[in-house]
Amino acid sequence: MIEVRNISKQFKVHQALHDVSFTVKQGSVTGLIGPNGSGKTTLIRIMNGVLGASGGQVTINGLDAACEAEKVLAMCGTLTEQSGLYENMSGRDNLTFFADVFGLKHAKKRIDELVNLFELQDYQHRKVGTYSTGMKKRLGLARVLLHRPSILFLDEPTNGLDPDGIQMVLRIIRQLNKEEKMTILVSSHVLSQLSAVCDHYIFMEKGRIVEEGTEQEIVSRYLSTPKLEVEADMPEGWHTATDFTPEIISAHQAVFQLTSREDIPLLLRQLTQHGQVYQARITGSDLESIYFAIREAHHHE
Ligand SMILES: Nc1ncnc2c1ncn2[C@@H]1O[C@H](COP(=O)(O)OP(=O)(O)OP(=O)(O)O)[C@@H](O)[C@H]1O
Repeated sequence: MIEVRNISKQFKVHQALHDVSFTVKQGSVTGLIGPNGSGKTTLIRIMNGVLGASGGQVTINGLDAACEAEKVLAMCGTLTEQSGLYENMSGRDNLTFFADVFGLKHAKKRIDELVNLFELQDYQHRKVGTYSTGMKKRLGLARVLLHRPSILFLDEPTNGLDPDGIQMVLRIIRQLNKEEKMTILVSSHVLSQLSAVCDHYIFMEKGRIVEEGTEQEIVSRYLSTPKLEVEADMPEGWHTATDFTPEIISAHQAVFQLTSREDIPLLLRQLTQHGQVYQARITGSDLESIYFAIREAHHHE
């Protein structure tokens, strides 16, 4: 479990974090979302004990991240934009080197496991300098997993990856969480990817937390006036079928601007009484739309 209490961070004249508090539950996958410069990386660096805060406290599984940095680092794996890999060594030699640094027992077996997991078998003996961005990212992830951390911090883990690479990283995040019960905090700008792996979200803006919760909690907070896109066969026409005014797109497609979530079941009942409904989709309820709603709501703070 990660507990962040009233963390602030001042870089000379610039205050990067203001009174940030939240809890990440054991075994959860939490998405850290925010625009460039909102403080995500600074927060991750403070949480894993590599950067001191100006005020407040972080505890990782009950240990103070600032006072017991070494023990905290041993429990955590952190993937940042800078992979920390040696370019003129092979991928495998990098893993062997870091396994030595961690004093890892049975290093060969663990390295083989990770090389297989990240499908690096064919490249493991090539110099990292010749790797593509995706291969470096996979090797970087393998490196931070060497010591089997129980908490994983991933800063933009899919940046620069092609669709196959993105799918692989997302699959591995899910796998580590499910099979190894790893607690994972992942920052990303690509919200659709986060929604495929996260069960909880923290939205940051200018060094502050502006929203937090599960996707459903956040969506219900911001989606007060949903829009329903319906594909249906309405033999007597759209206008007479319901008490709501549709914006008709085509004979089989219409959009209803509703005034509350409670209108949704009512509208669907009326539609199904008058015709065949093939598809109904609430628009604007995806994470991407909610992100902009949150940013708009906190724009002037
Ligand atoms: N070492 C530093 N010295 C001075 N200012 C810093 C330092 N590190 C970060 N900052 C500033 O703190 C603020 C937050 O930066 P941070 O990198 O944490 O944001 P971020 O949300 O991770 O951004 P991005 O999405 O671009 O990675 C920015 O204004 C940045 O310029």
